[in-house]
Amino acid sequence: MSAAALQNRPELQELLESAVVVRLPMLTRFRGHTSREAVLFSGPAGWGEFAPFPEYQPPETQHWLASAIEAAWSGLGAPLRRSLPVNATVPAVPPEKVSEILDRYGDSGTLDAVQAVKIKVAEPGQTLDDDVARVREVARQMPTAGIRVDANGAWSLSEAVTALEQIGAAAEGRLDYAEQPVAGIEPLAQLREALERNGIGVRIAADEAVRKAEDPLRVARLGAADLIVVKVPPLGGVSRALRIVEEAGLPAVVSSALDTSVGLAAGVALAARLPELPYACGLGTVTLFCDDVVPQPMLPVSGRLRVPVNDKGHIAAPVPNPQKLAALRVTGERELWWHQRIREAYSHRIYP
Ligand SMILES: O=C(O)CCC(=O)C1=CC=C[C@@H](O)[C@@H]1C(=O)O
Ligand SMILES: [Mg+2]
Repeated sequence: MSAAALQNRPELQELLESAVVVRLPMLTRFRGHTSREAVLFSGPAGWGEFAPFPEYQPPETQHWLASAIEAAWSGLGAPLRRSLPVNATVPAVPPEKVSEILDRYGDSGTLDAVQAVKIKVAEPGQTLDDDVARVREVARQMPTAGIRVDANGAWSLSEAVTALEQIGAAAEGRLDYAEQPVAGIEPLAQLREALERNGIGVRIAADEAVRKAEDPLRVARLGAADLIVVKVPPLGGVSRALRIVEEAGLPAVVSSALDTSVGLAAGVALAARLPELPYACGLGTVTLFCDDVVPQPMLPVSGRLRVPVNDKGHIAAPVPNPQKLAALRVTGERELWWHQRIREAYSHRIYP
């Protein structure tokens, strides 16, 4: 190991040498993706993952790299809790596909234990009626769960007001919050005011307005949201995400970045270390994949995920299985493309 790695800072060459690029096929199209590529690193503290979405550029990707380096070269810290409540995540599927998605979170005996369901809405090419029908079907199949919707900023202000009124009714009074209904930070604040003026009592959560903003605390300072969604890789690692939640002073929902079980461990670590965890986490996303790099994927059971710890009691990503890595590995052009992304993110690095 080099001197730099001993100070938790791998050299670029060391990173590239440990990098394994994998591609995981997805069971259901999600966020426009049918598969997900990720780079796995193994370092002195364990395994880490670098998987910014393909369209992301530096400097954004450098946060993802810092997160991977933290996991593999510094470690994920000690947990305050050993298991976490997680929500079911329902992609923008037609109502007749909802039960197939929910089945991955439990059977008739255990599905009741799932506290919340997050439903994707405002998918390009779909209508508000499609969203309302999906929400109504989830509410019917999950009669006690809290409901959240995520529009990924796709609605205009007036569309959001109309949509949230209708979706709120379809959710039978169980709509816990709407995640990033409109794009940006100021528009979130304007929407909160418009909802209040119209007597629509829906809480607003900021996701992209936190993870893609130059200043992740601006949402909180402007009072633009009731709560924040926090994802470890885009926020530069567990330690930085912990500080952001503390400084924001808003309730936080920890979610995944659509990771393999290795990458998911970083989100699990944040949720396991936060002093308060008021909402079920969006960390049940391994269910969206057909395969994983570890022999026992981090899948929720009865609405909960176990926090993986090593023999020192520290949170540690599960160790990939060599056969799985070999089967899922991508080489050639895709590998070179990822190596170039790593180089670019590394040279933009702003962390010590
Ligand atoms: O929060 C969840 O239930 C699952 C995670 C999830 O929805 C997302 C993960 C990664 C990228 C996103 O488009 C999406 C989100 O916007 O929250
Ligand atoms: Mg979101």
